[in-house]
Amino acid sequence: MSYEKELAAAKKAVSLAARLSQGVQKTLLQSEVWTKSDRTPVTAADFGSQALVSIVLERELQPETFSLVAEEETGELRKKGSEVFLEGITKLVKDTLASEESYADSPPLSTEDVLNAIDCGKSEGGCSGYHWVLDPIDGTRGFVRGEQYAVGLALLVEGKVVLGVMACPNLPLASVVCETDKSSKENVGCLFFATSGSGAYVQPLEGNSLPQKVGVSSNENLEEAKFLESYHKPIPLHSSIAKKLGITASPVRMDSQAKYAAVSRGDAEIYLRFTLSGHRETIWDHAPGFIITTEAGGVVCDAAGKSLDFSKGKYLAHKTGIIVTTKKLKPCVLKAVREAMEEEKLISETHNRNCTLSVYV
Ligand SMILES: Nc1ncnc2c1ncn2[C@@H]1O[C@H](COP(=O)(O)O)[C@@H](OP(=O)(O)O)[C@H]1O
Ligand SMILES: [Mg+2]
Ligand SMILES: [Mg+2]
Ligand SMILES: [Mg+2]
Repeated sequence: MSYEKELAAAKKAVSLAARLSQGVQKTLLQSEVWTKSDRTPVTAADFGSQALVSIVLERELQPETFSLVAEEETGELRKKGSEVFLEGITKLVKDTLASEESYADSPPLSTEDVLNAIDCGKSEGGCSGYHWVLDPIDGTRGFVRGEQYAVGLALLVEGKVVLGVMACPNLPLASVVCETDKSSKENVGCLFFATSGSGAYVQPLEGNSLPQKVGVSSNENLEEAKFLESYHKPIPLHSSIAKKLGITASPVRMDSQAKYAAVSRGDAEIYLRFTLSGHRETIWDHAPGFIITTEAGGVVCDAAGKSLDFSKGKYLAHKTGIIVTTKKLKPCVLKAVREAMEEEKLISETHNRNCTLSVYV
């Protein structure tokens, strides 16, 4: 199946959500950053983007049943005292929809409509049927700092990711790793997309340039390889793995799934994601990046080399870290991962090397 209609709707939804978020990022004040119960940040852009994508997908596809697995919830927004914040989010969604010619005659949008659109994202996903998977702002911490973030949307069919779209409004059109002037705000803004079996593509977020096919790096010389990791806490295991591989460059740290996008177009060969705590990975943090990278010729697997399983609901079922690399480098990266884990006593040497993990704290 080609998923042409779904892809067009997803690109439209994600591009509009990126437009909304760019406006918010320019004027965001620290006082407008809320903290969720898990102590992670959330902003009007996270809620607005989720409402917008939900509304656009419904309008464009008019599905009989619409299932969306998305990050944000309306609990706090429905509480007394949130009225002004909610009005602001509603205005953002309205203004962004109004900026799109094809929605010029749309019916007015109330705060309740916006809340309901966000609530559409309550689906649990699973192994049967169609489920849209959305991270309305991925890398909210980066977004708040004025740095990298992404809007990621994917479609799961019978538990498999078949389509992914990712907007990276601050990602340079050229390599993010070679970018010398990090403060440069010019020539940024990429829209990546992929459907299963048809390859991965990128186009500028603004303008009408045609999409270009992307492919992972063909470099096999690890001394020259670059590796990516999350911005927040340095993970000691990552540096042990990099050392074993003979990587000489320091890791490039950036927020969000833009890391997957960077691997998909060959900016870097490796993205490592081991966590310091028992954090459970959600499917919206990986599904768009997963299909874009695999369609670009890369691999995304756990420390045992197993591909990720998106069919088990909101969370990925894997227990160990996530490794994103090229097919050529996969065997040596996995070997280095196994050795580094054994050394740090994260894996028992007597086990059958099938990655049974002792508690990683
Ligand atoms: N302690 C933790 N360990 C690992 N991932 C975490 C985490 N706390 C939050 N996250 C997830 O990591 C995502 C950001 O990834 P990255 O570090 O690569 O930018 C967050 O997405 P959101 O920003 O959408 O909430 C969140 O889902
Ligand atoms: Mg996220
Ligand atoms: Mg998010
Ligand atoms: Mg979040």
